[in-house]
Amino acid sequence: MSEPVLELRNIERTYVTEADELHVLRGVNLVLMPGEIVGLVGPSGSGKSSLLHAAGLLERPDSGEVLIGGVPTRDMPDRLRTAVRRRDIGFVYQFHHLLPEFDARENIVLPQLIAGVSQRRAVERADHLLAMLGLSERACHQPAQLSGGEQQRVAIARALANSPRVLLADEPTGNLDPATSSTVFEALRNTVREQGAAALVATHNHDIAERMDRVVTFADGQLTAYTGP
Ligand SMILES: Nc1ncnc2c1ncn2[C@@H]1O[C@H](COP(=O)(O)OP(=O)(O)OP(=O)(O)O)[C@@H](O)[C@H]1O
Repeated sequence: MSEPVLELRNIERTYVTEADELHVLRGVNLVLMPGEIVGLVGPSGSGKSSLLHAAGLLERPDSGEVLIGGVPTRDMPDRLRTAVRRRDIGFVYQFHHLLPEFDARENIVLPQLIAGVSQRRAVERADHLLAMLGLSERACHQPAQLSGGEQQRVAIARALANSPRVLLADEPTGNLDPATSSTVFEALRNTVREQGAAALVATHNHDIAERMDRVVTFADGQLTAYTGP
């Protein structure tokens, strides 16, 4: 039996503003196994992004524990948490934030150079990911010369560049038409499986959610197994 790549244990998070207190995460539990793609659905404002931020070590929960590859992270010093996040976690957002002055390959090479990979190996890895995502012909195109779906696939390749254990995606197909969403999702799912990573994908798109290995629903600050439409 393999080990979970991501485990959330009883995560609590309250946002305190001048006006009020918002208890968005109320004891969230979740386990992701290698190769799994799990959908995260729930109404707008229910806390999906907050949950992804906690899982991705961008925010520290008030209580509870986030384990990456079995290692507890909540009490790690900031520097170590950042190192774990850079090494083990990849993010894909609805608006992909590719660097406009660099081409597709360079956008995938750069995070690897920052992580200390040699130029030669980084280019090899970028070309491998571009091929897996059907983008070999677009390697030298800048983002403005790519379609929305192509840009999103480059963003997926960039997120996977450093072989993270966990991929966290927030509405990765939110700005795409249905046919392109479908292509991008298939590319994401195949690549995550091939890389042996695990993915948690927040989406409002029920067609996409139905193609996940599993879907969890977020409501009232807690997760429940999805019971279908
Ligand atoms: N830093 C913050 N300070 C105060 N309130 C916040 C903060 N971040 C999020 N919130 C509030 O917490 C709630 C959950 O927000 P979150 O972005 O996690 O929801 P979501 O499910 O991702 O929504 P959507 O589907 O619209 O993206 C919202 O009411 C939001 O306004």
